[in-house]
Amino acid sequence: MPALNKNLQNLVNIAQKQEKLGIGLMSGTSLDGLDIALCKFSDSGIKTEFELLQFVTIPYEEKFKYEVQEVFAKKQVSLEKVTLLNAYIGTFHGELVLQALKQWGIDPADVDFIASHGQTIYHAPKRLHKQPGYGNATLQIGDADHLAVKTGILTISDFRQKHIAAGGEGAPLALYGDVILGSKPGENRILLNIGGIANLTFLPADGGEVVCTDIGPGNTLIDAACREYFDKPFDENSAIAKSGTVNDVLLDALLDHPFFRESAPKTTGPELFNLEFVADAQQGVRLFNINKADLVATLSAFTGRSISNFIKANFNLPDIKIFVSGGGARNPYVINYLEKALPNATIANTRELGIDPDAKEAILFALLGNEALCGEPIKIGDNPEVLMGKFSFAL
Ligand SMILES: Nc1ncnc2c1ncn2[C@@H]1O[C@H](COP(=O)(O)OP(=O)(O)OP(=O)(O)O)[C@@H](O)[C@H]1O
Ligand SMILES: CC(=O)N[C@H]1[C@@H]2OC[C@@H](O2)[C@@H](O)[C@@H]1O[C@H](C)C(=O)O
Repeated sequence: MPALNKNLQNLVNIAQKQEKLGIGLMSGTSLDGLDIALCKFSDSGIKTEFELLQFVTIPYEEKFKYEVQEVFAKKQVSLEKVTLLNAYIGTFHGELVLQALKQWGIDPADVDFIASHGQTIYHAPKRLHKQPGYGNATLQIGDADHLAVKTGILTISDFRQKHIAAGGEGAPLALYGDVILGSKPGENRILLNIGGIANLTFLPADGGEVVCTDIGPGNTLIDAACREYFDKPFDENSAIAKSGTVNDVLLDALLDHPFFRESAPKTTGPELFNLEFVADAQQGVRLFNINKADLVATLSAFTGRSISNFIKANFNLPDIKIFVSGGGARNPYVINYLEKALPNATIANTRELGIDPDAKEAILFALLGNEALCGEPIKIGDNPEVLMGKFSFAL
């Protein structure tokens, strides 16, 4: 029998290790920075044991954000720019990983794998693009060969394509991590992530049907309005929202979009929820001028209301526990809104489950990387039963 080449032999050796050291990378729709989670795993699937050893978000510089925004969630962009960024982001993320490892005093040679989400630049489920003959599609850039060569570490990437190939919309992949890390028999739980887009996983007490879906905007509209009208990246501690008043007419118009009437699971992105969407809603109710602080208050209430409406309509249980993660967990306006609108629910953050709320999505990708190496496809309702991710070698 011919010997396996060095890369494949190395892959087999890593997959068979009892304990693996993996790095999860997430760069989300908020474009605030790269989340880097160093995790230790043993076993896989529902038996996974994991420990978060280190976590850091390395903020992006304005110039880089601006470059990504040029090609982000837009129907028409420069293909040259996309091509350049695809290679650039791969190498850049590799440099940020090396920087984090240096800071933590860890030798890259001791890390078994990197699991990289990449940067989503366009999410196009069929429900959104509606083009005959085309199915669900999504695009994440930041090529993993560049990451692997830069760091010398086996890199697993592009997780969303297999999900689509197997019938999904490419998101939310949180499902797999939430079931593995968040289920507790006897407890009705919701793991709610408020990132650029808000999504949740409902984990029923009786082991019944798990639901995982995007809900609507998380921080994306609030951030966009802060950038556009206040020259700020986000509404720190809800200072602007708290100084404004919610415009109920606009709020109702925003909530009137058909996306909110579609049944779950469903996915979305800033391709739909952007300032043009807000302007269209304003037009619809002939509200041509709105005080900008009132706008931020209304958009914050929109996030709170769309989440609470969804939870009330689908899981109106007396004893539900909601564990929040993502940057939105630090937005007091949105969290207070949820507390008032969902008086029957207990609202905490995922720290109570031993999961750092800022690190949750990076941990998810590390976990999916571990599954790609040594897991088995997991059956969760009608969701795609697949192992996701592609392998990139350093040599
Ligand atoms: N102190 C704070 N006050 C208000 N909002 C905050 C605060 N800290 C963070 N945020 C919000 O959280 C956002 C970052 O969230 P997060 O890092 O979860 O986004 P992401 O990873 O890009 O999201 P996604 O899940 O869509 O990929 C910021 O842009 C901001 O809107
Ligand atoms: C296409 C894409 O990048 N989607 C993200 C985005 O950010 C939140 C929400 O929209 C979610 O569907 C998804 O990310 C998380 C990590 C997920 O797949 O679970």
